[in-house]
Amino acid sequence: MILELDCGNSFIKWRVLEASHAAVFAEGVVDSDVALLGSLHSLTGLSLQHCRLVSVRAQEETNRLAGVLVAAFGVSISCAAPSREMAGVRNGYEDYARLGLDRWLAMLGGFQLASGACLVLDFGTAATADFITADGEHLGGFICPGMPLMRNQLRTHTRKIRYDDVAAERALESLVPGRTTAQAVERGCTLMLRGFAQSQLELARSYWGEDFSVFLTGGDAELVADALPGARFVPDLVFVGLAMACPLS
Ligand SMILES: Nc1ncnc2c1ncn2[C@@H]1O[C@H](COP(=O)(O)OP(=O)(O)O)[C@@H](O)[C@H]1O
Ligand SMILES: CC(C)(COP(=O)(O)O)[C@@H](O)C(=O)NCCC(=O)O
Ligand SMILES: [K+]
Repeated sequence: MILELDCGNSFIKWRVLEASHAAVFAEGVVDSDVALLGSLHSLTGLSLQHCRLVSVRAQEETNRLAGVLVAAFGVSISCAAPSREMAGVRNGYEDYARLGLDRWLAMLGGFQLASGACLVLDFGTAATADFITADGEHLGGFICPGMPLMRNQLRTHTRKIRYDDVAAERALESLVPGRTTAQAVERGCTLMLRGFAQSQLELARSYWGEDFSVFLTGGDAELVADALPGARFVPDLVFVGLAMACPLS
């Protein structure tokens, strides 16, 4: 079996594939290395040989996790690394190694699924947009705070914005103007994300007319999905690219 990990700034997304036919054996989202080990140890019938991972965390943090996995499961580990060009996509950054690896892998996955021009939108801790032309040229992208960061900035830098997770969840039943603090903030930030997404869509149209695909991924993708009809919601887009960047030979 193959363990796949996408270590974002807030959460580790993990899944285990059956080596033979790539079916998903188990999957989850955890907030720490310890919780990841807990989830894996609780699986019956787990038999890991390999691990492929992508991380946007500090090198030491990623190395520590890799070490723990080797010690616990004896897996061989393959880490996604920056690249100037892969699978027909050319990294558009001035310094290709500075492009977030989760963005790069989502781009590889999107370009392969689209086989044409695409806009890749990822709504995690940060919200990101990347533009890839039909011949695989990455035009660059945009980064702005995602839902967790916007919400936390308001909580941290104001005296009176305080509400709990239950209120936050209930607030998103609709997007009409809020009548409580939770509604006003949650809906306001959601509209910021939707505005971000829609302006990327307009830019993509100005480049490519209607001839492009839009991919939506990340833990908060659902907040913007119905503002982008026609976009393909691919929750495991980073994993699609991860398998391309870290093939098991
Ligand atoms: N099942 C889930 N587990 C954890 N976070 C989730 C889940 N579904 C939605 N989210 C939301 O997704 C966001 C994190 O997205 P994610 O793509 O995991 O970020 P990152 O890659 O930066 O760690 C958070 O706002 C979180 O509340
Ligand atoms: C932009 C990001 C913070 C997004 O991270 P995430 O929200 O997925 O945790 C990450 O891709 C990153 O650290 N990128 C490096 C900077 C860059 O891409 O320019
Ligand atoms: K991510």
